[in-house]
Amino acid sequence: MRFLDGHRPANDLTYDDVFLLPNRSDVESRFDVDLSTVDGTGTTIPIVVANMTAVAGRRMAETVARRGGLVVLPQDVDPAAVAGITEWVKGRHPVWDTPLVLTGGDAVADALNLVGKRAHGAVVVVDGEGRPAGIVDEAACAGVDRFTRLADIAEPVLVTCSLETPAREVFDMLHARGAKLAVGVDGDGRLAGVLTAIGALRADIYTPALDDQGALRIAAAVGVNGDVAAKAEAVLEAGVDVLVVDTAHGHQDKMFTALKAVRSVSPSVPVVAGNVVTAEGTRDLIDAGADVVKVGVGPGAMCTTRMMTGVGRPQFSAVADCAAAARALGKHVWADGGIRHPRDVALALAAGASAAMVGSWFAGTHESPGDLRYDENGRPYKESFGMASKRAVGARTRSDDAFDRARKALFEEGISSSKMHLDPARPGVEDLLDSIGSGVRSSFTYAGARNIEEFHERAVLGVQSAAGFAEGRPLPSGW
Ligand SMILES: NC(=O)C1=CN([C@@H]2O[C@H](COP(=O)(O)OP(=O)(O)OC[C@H]3O[C@@H](n4cnc5c(N)ncnc54)[C@H](OP(=O)(O)O)[C@@H]3O)[C@@H](O)[C@H]2O)C=CC1
Ligand SMILES: Nc1nc2c(ncn2[C@@H]2O[C@H](COP(=O)(O)O)[C@@H](O)[C@H]2O)c(=O)[nH]1
Ligand SMILES: [K+]
Repeated sequence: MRFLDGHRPANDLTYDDVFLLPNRSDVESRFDVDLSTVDGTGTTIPIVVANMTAVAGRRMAETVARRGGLVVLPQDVDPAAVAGITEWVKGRHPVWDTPLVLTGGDAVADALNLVGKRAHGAVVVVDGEGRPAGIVDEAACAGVDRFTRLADIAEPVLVTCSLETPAREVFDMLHARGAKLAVGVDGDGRLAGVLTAIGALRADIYTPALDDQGALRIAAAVGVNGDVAAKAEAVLEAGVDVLVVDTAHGHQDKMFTALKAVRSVSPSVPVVAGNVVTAEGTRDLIDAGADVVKVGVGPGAMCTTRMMTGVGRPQFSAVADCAAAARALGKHVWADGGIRHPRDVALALAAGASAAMVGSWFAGTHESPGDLRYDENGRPYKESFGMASKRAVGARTRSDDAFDRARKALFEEGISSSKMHLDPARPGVEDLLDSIGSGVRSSFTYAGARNIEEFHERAVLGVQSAAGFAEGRPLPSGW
């Protein structure tokens, strides 16, 4: 990465401050770009989902790993629940989506409760043997009594096939029969998965993030307090592939003790630690055993740290400085927080990150754990909140005594409630991954890069004014 002549900045910069220049390129197609990361976490796209309660749960973990990313379960999830989620995620099919299942005797109200949980937007009705008997989508539920039995409104299944059917064949069958959903069955004809046309297309484009046994990958966070070794041991025992040691101020002694504890449990598991924003912090965490350093203090959408403390650093410069320090030691950084557009991911990679960590943006999707709500204008949204907010701290300290809880509640550095609207054109996390992936692939070909390393080497950046940034925004309703 280098700055355009004369653009070497005197002050620190964030994503909006910088732009990328096109270079002469010999990369002929955006499909010639390889987005896989080389940081040892096994991802095939440079996207990690932040360990936030409002964002990272089991549906998110399954869906994002199927597209090659990684989801970090929050430190607040207790080890028994981490084990349950991990077993469930690893039991999911790497190509076929998990169906929403009801029986013919269930009511439309049951279907409407479930249908928002998955972006494919339909419930499969099964018989007593678990064999598919029909499909009910939101359109089929419109205008009928909520007590209507699903057997009375289910549409016939138009495409049924084995899970081994190549994705492209599934796509062609759906297209030929004008069907929205293919139903995958096992050898006994029992329901085993569903696939939409876009799902089949994605199966062709993406490579799932898989462990050595061919199961989807997952990560989990541990904090720096309590018996870190015991917690780390428990989540590794549960089969978690990557461990994230996470605290607001990662450059502190408690972190070094925690990393020592984690390394005593497993010298080999990929360990991510943070957060820091300095080269010195990066080097110290790597010396203490981190493979990847998580960079970002204050850029997060739910984060009030900079307003409360004045501490932090504009994220582009933080990532660039820490990435240079990590790279000098053969290690990596994740750019954590402040990702709001596909361009931000491209800029984080240009700055030298191996992946970008996304939280709030993905809270507004079908796959985040929260309930789907509607605002006063009828727009769907999910609630999000910060992990250092009163709400999250209250939940995390539930088992402490009242006095300790009250003490900890004093240090609030996040917002407790925000509305993250679902984008009507991109309501599922996979839609957002498509959008990021296409933006970043295109960015790479503008730079003449075939992979993340080449992109970092070739990226030429300039510094822009607020007007320069504003010029780049689309103006859908004129000016
Ligand atoms: N990236 C970011 O900008 C930030 C992220 N977060 C996220 O919020 C979650 C909770 O993190 P965290 O608040 O660290 O809670 P943790 O439960 O991880 O505990 C933090 C520990 O560090 C001690 N500590 C010392 N100085 C600080 C400080 N300035 N801020 C916070 N703790 C400090 C605390 O002691 P004591 O309580 O006695 O002071 C406590 O023992 C994490 O997921 C974290 O990533 C939170 C803030 C900023
Ligand atoms: N200062 C705080 N930072 C927080 C809090 N909750 C999460 N975070 C950080 O934000 C990123 C995600 O950033 P986003 O812009 O994608 O939402 C997350 O990984 C944490 O590092 C908080 O309460 N306070
Ligand atoms: K912020």
